[in-house]
Amino acid sequence: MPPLAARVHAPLLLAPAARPAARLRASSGPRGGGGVRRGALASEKPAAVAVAEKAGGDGGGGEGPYDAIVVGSGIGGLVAATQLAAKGARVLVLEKYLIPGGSSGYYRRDGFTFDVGSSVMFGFSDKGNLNLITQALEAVGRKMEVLPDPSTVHFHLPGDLSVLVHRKYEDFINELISKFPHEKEGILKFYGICWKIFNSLNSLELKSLEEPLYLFGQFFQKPLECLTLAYYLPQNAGDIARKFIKDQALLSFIDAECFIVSTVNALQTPMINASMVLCDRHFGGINYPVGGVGGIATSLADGLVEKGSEIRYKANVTNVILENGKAIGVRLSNGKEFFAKTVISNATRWDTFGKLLKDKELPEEEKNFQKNYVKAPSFLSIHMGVKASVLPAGTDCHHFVLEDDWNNLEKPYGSIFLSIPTVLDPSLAPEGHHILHIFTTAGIEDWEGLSRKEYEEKKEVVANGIIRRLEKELFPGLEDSIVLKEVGSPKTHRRFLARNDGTYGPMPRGKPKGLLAMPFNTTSIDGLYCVGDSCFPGQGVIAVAFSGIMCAHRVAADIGLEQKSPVLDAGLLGLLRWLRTLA
Ligand SMILES: NC(=O)c1ccc[n+]([C@@H]2O[C@H](COP(=O)([O-])OP(=O)(O)OC[C@H]3O[C@@H](n4cnc5c(N)ncnc54)[C@H](O)[C@@H]3O)[C@@H](O)[C@H]2O)c1
Ligand SMILES: CC(C)=CCC/C(C)=C/C=C\C(C)=C\C=C\C(C)=C\C=C\C=C(C)\C=C\C=C(C)\C=C\C=C(/C)CCC=C(C)C
Repeated sequence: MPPLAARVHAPLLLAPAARPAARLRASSGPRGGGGVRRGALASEKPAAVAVAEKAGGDGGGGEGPYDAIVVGSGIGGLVAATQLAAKGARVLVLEKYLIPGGSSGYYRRDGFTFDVGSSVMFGFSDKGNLNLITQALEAVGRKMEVLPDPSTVHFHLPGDLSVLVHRKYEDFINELISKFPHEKEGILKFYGICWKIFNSLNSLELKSLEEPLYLFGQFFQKPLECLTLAYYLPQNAGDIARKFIKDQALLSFIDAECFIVSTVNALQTPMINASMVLCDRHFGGINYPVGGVGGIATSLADGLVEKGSEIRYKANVTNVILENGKAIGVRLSNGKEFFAKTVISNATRWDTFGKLLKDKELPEEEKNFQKNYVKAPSFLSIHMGVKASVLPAGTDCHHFVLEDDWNNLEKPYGSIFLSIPTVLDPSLAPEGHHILHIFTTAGIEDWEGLSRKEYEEKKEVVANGIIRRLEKELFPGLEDSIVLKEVGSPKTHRRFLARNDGTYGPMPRGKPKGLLAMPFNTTSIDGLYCVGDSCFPGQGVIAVAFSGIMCAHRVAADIGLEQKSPVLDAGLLGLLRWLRTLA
């Protein structure tokens, strides 16, 4: 392999417009290694790609009726679609972009395969009930090879506090206790409660919490576990930590643990979500899919098509069509209409109600959601190819860096998240090179109103500042080792991920009552459902996979593919709606 010329790219992040045909001919995953159907020939053309080629994007004329139309092919949308297809439904997924995955997509440059979003994969193990990514793939006959990560993240924190979250719980907890020996009891109690919640979650068969026959069945079979979850549902991790822990630096460490889960501190992070992440990393472990995260979405899309459903790319949905107040279909930007019994939106709730239903007054339920949640900031993302020699032997895959001041944790550009997926899967980069994916929170308002030149200059200045911080903290010589660099701003993410203001996800406006205010999948519009990270339980790939599973179950019951009881439905949905108003 000839050496790569050192150069800095223009704002190409996520922008494959110059090479759409190559994109559509992509193999069954970023490297063709991921998403191979059991027993499939490696040379077979992935079915989802074939449909995309046939469809050629938006066409003309109305089509349908489908059982469900899914707007968007993020992991939330794809899991909802594949679960429904596996239950026998005829589903159409309409995706604005050229490939599936949204924030969990991928792109290639000069021999590097980059994950668009996070590379930290929960829910990808072969055990328990919470391996939702594994289960979602299995539902459509797919299995991906994964590489176990020996750790989740290496924290580099103020006061020279360094904590490595080992895969083995005992190793992690002993390391943490060694840093805070005077808080041994508090540490064991806090993480012990996390395990109590995790074990309760892991004992349930996870389906729609909006479906009473299932929910009451679970309460009957596992009453203690369900009551445990109901008890912690309105609570936050920071309050529970404060019951047992006094040391301010340790509480700040728990803030950092929660920030990774929710982009907010522990006092604002629902205890159920914190427990899920703080324990699954040890129970199932963090596992990286061979060939890159993008293989999950392409595998799901292929599985969907093989089940007889469809996915169309370059299909920009601009309207949800209502008839007598019921969602009956969607309209694309080219005027083409599609009809279905149900419509599922994987766009954020802000986009769904603010854009796809812009002519309709915002329903009370959504006003309540927007009262409780704001759009989290977007992020600045730097994808780099570097010479392998810059990384010391044994470098961990994921790092979280906050150098001097805990007050900067939640500030824009304050904390730096770094993934080096090539530590686990060297096939993602040309020989002798590594990938560094760096991101940090950033608001869109910082990037508006600039001329093209000012915008490009600002990206360089901000990105170089972040790189210098990493050079100082972790990797001397980093700047000189760069062979490829692409910087994405909040505007890039707004444009290519179709997320309102490029938001990372919903963030509680104040101190939430745990997950109580989080809306599930049904909406106040008959026939319209939401899925993705602005639904229960929120941000995170495994979280949106759960939202997809829940959504598919509720929709399947509503279109007659699963059992339902209209009387119990009315009661439970009314109760949940009322509970949300208490938050
Ligand atoms: N850097 C990161 O790690 C990062 C960044 C952002 C989000 N995330 C995570 O990604 C996950 C989000 O998953 P998700 O399933 O909610 O959604 P998503 O944002 O990943 O995917 C939504 C998809 O819907 C498509 N879409 C939106 N509006 C559309 C329209 N009008 N017509 C057609 N298609 C449309 C988008 O193009 C996108 O592919 C969460 O886990 C979130 O926390 C991670
Ligand atoms: C229905 C009622 C009222 C009562 C019934 C009681 C009952 C039975 C309740 C059941 C509840 C259940 C089943 C809840 C399930 C919850 C689950 C599955 C939650 C899962 C949460 C997962 C999360 C939050 C995952 C987050 C992962 C992330 C964000 C991963 C990594 C991200 C990064 C590393 C990027 C970080 C980026 C920056 C910039 C810091």
